[in-house]
Amino acid sequence: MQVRDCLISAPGKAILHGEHAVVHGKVALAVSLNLRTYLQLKAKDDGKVSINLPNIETFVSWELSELKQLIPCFSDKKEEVQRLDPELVKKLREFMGVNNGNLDSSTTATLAFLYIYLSLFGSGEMPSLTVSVWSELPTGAGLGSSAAYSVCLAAALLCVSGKIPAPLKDGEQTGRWCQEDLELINSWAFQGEKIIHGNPSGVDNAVGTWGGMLRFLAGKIIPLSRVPLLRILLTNTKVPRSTKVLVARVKDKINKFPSIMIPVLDSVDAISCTCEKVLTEMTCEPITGEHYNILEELIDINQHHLNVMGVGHPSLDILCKVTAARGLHSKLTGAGGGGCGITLLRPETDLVTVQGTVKDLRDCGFDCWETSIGGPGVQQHFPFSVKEEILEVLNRY
Ligand SMILES: Nc1ncnc2c1ncn2[C@@H]1O[C@H](COP(=O)(O)OP(=O)(O)OP(=O)(O)O)[C@@H](O)[C@H]1O
Ligand SMILES: C[C@@](O)(CCO)CC(=O)[O-]
Ligand SMILES: [Mg+2]
Repeated sequence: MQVRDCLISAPGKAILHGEHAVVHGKVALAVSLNLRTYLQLKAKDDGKVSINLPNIETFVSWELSELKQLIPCFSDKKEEVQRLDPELVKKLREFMGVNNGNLDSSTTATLAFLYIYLSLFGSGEMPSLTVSVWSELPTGAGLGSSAAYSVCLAAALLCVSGKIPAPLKDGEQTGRWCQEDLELINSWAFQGEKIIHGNPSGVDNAVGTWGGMLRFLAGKIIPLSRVPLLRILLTNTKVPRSTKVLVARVKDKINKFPSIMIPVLDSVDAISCTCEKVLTEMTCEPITGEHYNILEELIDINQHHLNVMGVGHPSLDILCKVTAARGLHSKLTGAGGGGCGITLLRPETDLVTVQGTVKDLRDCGFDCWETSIGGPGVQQHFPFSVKEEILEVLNRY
């Protein structure tokens, strides 16, 4: 098999409204960030398959002959995207010598790689290659690092398998795939997310694939083409958490108190819809202070709902309190339980206020920065169009 090297990236995301509720069929509004995950795939002729994941200190190499033992499990899969096969995941766990309860970063990231690699190549020729991944996103902090990783894996391995073309044209810096190819990337990335998350809604991999701002409801993705420019402060409380654990916690709560929790999910759905309506109005009529007042109130209400769902954290309470002292409104983003929060900045929020808030939050031990949103979805890069420090990390392996 002729393997061509490729360099691919996908963005992280922030959820404006609808995290957790989206897992239960409610609307979410999400937007891509200007922080990306980069994956370099290199052809090899040493009969090995290797992954280098320096963000999570994971470096693994297998002989092709070892991986071939797994072929009988994968060869009847016909390389189709389908429901994640729990039997195959179990076989992979046995192969890796890990037990079912093991949720560590390294195990889940390795499983996601092996599942996609073996599903795509298990019934034909298995290529020798090395995949190296480096991300600008904090890992496991609510900004969609797992989805950006899964989207990059899916795009790179689909390219090698020949199921989608390499879109980069001579002389271009970046290349994007057509809609049909993006859909295929998204569905394989969703399998990766299932391995990492357990029960993902698919919103994170959709943002990683298409970029921009989108409305997500029960697997249906509607890109919002006209959105106002929003200024957002991102804060990473640095409290580690696992999306898988938090999603399971919310599910348990819904099962235990359905009549209490279902109205909360419905209310979050209404918040997402109201937010979308306000954002649309802001693009077709003059933006007023009232638009921002409503966006701020929606943030406050949703943050309370997320606390009710049991995914708050004292560090997120501190974030809300510190920003409220400066007249700003915040909520957690992503799975919660620590991780990241977003703070809406108004157009008139001046530099002194922003700098003061950032300092207050850094004094709490948090990372904090103003971010730009709406970056492009998954893309292939001409190597020298990528920042030197990223190439330097990827080229170490
Ligand atoms: N750069 C990376 N390299 C390898 N694996 C990664 C990388 N980034 C994320 N992962 C995998 O994703 C896991 C983190 O996923 P998790 O869903 O818990 O957090 P997140 O995606 O950052 O947050 P959220 O889902 O709330 O947006 C890691 O434990 C690891 O398995
Ligand atoms: C918590 C959650 O709603 C968002 C995680 O970014 C999980 C999901 O939608 O898969
Ligand atoms: Mg995730």
